[in-house]
Amino acid sequence: MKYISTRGKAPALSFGDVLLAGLASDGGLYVPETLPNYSKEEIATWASLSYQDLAFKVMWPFVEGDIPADAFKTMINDAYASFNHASVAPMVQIGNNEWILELFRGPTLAFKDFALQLLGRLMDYVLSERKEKLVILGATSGDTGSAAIEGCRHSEYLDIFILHPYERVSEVQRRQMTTVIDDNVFNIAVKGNFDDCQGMVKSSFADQSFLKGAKLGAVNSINWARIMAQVVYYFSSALSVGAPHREVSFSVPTGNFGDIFAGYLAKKMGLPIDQLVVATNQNDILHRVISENDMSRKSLNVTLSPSMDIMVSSNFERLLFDAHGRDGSTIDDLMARFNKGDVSLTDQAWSFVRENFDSYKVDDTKTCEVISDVFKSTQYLLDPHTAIGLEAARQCWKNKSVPMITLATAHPVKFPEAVEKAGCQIPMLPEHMKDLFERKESYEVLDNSLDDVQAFVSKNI
Ligand SMILES: Cc1ncc(COP(=O)(O)O)c(C=O)c1O
Ligand SMILES: N[C@@H](CCOP(=O)(O)O)C(=O)O
Repeated sequence: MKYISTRGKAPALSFGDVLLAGLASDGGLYVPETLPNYSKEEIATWASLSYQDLAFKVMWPFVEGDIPADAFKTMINDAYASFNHASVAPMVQIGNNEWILELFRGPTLAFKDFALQLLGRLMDYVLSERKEKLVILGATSGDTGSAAIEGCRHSEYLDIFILHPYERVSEVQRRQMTTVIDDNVFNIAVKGNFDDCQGMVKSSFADQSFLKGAKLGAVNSINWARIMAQVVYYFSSALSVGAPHREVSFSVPTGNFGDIFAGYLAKKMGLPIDQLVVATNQNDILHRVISENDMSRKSLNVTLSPSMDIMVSSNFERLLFDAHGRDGSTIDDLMARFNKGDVSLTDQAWSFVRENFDSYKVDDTKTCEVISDVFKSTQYLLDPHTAIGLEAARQCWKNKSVPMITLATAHPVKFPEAVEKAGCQIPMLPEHMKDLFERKESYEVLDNSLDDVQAFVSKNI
């Protein structure tokens, strides 16, 4: 499998190189040159597989040639061994044909663990083969940070620096990152927002001179391996409700567009998906572009669903690449214009996006209402991101005979403010985190300055 950049100017790379490169050298994102495509008959044979065996089936074509099969199987088994449910990604039915896909059963209680538990192992494998080390620079609006730290902290090949927006993540999220006191883990609170943090990461890929010869890697979903691992649970959940013999729909709380892009890939690989619903909070650029062809940036709101407080949605570029006939120079030009100001899509590209996605925006008041109503009627406690997904599912669902699966992207214990505002009781922290509020924290607060951040990294590698 070869991978090409969405901007068409970087060299095509193998899986191992893409894994370590993170962002392409032309500023684009890597995507597979071609996708495997499976018949319904073949997908049907996967219904009885364990999550781990299914993960191998789905991901193998993407890594074949770079990672030996046995080593890959071991990595998959180890990655999901710490999840606290036997089926890894369990489904809960909360209404007629209405399902919640619980993606928060991993060590840091968010869907990020699916990819980041594997990514750390994949990086370790490739780096040990090549006898290389990597400096990881990541940006988080709350969940990627702790999942990445958890996935990389034991590595002898990785130093990891995570930027989070100062005072804009929940206290549980912050402590999950800042209480990991390991020699190779560095947390930086940037006095800015998530887009500022993500912008610094991307700029650092463009000019790596501050690293004095060390190599930079990515743990955000700009890294193709993140997306690859997230494709698996679309298959597992769909198979559990009768696919491929029937269609299924998904609603996905969306920020950086990585998770739902994985759903779009599952569809292209042959999974019969009727609807893919993009659910946003007040930071609604994706809803605006899908519903009105308005891709203008607005100032970022602080919401009760902080992990989705994102305006510059990295993975949308991967979709735009397909929407523009995979023409890298068009994307290069489009992204340059987007970085300078507002853009809208051509009619053809916009139609492509609308054929593949529905969208809905949910504000904080409605988010709390949904948490409260669902708890009263089912005793099931949603986290605010999942509540947004569920409300969008209900608003956009076209054919009620098609099962609608809402991705539960985080555990509610991470967002006590929203749970409390919804009038529900805050759940207990799980056993492995029960002393989180007593643990010692360590992090650096820096101004919203690329120079300051790069100087800190350079001093500590
Ligand atoms: C809890 C939660 N829900 C949803 C999202 C949005 O996912 P994505 O950025 O892949 O669209 C995030 C962050 O990425 C998250 O942490
Ligand atoms: N919501 C994310 C933001 C980063 O997104 P990623 O999927 O690109 O890593 C977070 O919680 O950090």
